[in-house]
Amino acid sequence: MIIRKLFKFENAHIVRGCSTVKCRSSLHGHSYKVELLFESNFLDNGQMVYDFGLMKQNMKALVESFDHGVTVWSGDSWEYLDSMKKHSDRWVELPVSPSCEQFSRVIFVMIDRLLQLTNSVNGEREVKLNSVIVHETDTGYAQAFSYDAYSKDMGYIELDSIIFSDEVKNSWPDCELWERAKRGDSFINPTSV
Ligand SMILES: Nc1nc2c(c(=O)[nH]1)N=C([C@H](O)[C@H](O)COP(=O)(O)OP(=O)(O)OP(=O)(O)O)CN2
Repeated sequence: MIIRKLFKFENAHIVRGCSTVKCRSSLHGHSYKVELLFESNFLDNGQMVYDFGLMKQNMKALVESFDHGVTVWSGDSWEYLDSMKKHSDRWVELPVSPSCEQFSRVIFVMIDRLLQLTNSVNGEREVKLNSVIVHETDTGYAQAFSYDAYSKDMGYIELDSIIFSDEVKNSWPDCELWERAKRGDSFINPTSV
């Protein structure tokens, strides 16, 4: 069975090198919708694959890192990177350009990492991240599966190369969240949310 949970954020970007002129040459924003799809052949003590409420803890915090901020590609010019970081408190730097394809891959890698490190306490079994869908507009979206997220051909995404500004980190329930995930610390789901 597959379940999906929708999150939303507002974010600004430029996507260098794409065919659409306004997209590659002007800073612009989108109201993103992100769907996290989880799958399992089993149900937990609440007869659910994975309680939606549990997704609104660390997973939601990580996805909402992008809210009201700018996402930059580390391969962009230093002048652009510098000015974005100077004029926006909330920014995320990625090792890949922020197309909706790459957003879906990056979010897959982040959420998959959290899921792998999270100990469930309510009978959840063999829950896997099936895919991540990122809607950039009402009419265009990308869906990343595991083989896309970890594809070297699409640009390998090192955890260390996803960098959040201090303002973003301070908006998490635990400002060390991503450091802990990168280190491989365990997370324990709360018994009640
Ligand atoms: N495959 C992709 N194509 C485009 C992406 C992308 O991430 N992946 N991104 C863009 C731009 O960011 C652009 O702002 C969105 O383009 P588009 O879908 O054409 O947006 P519109 O609002 O103009 O679309 P409508 O057709 O009016 O709904 C470009 N391409």
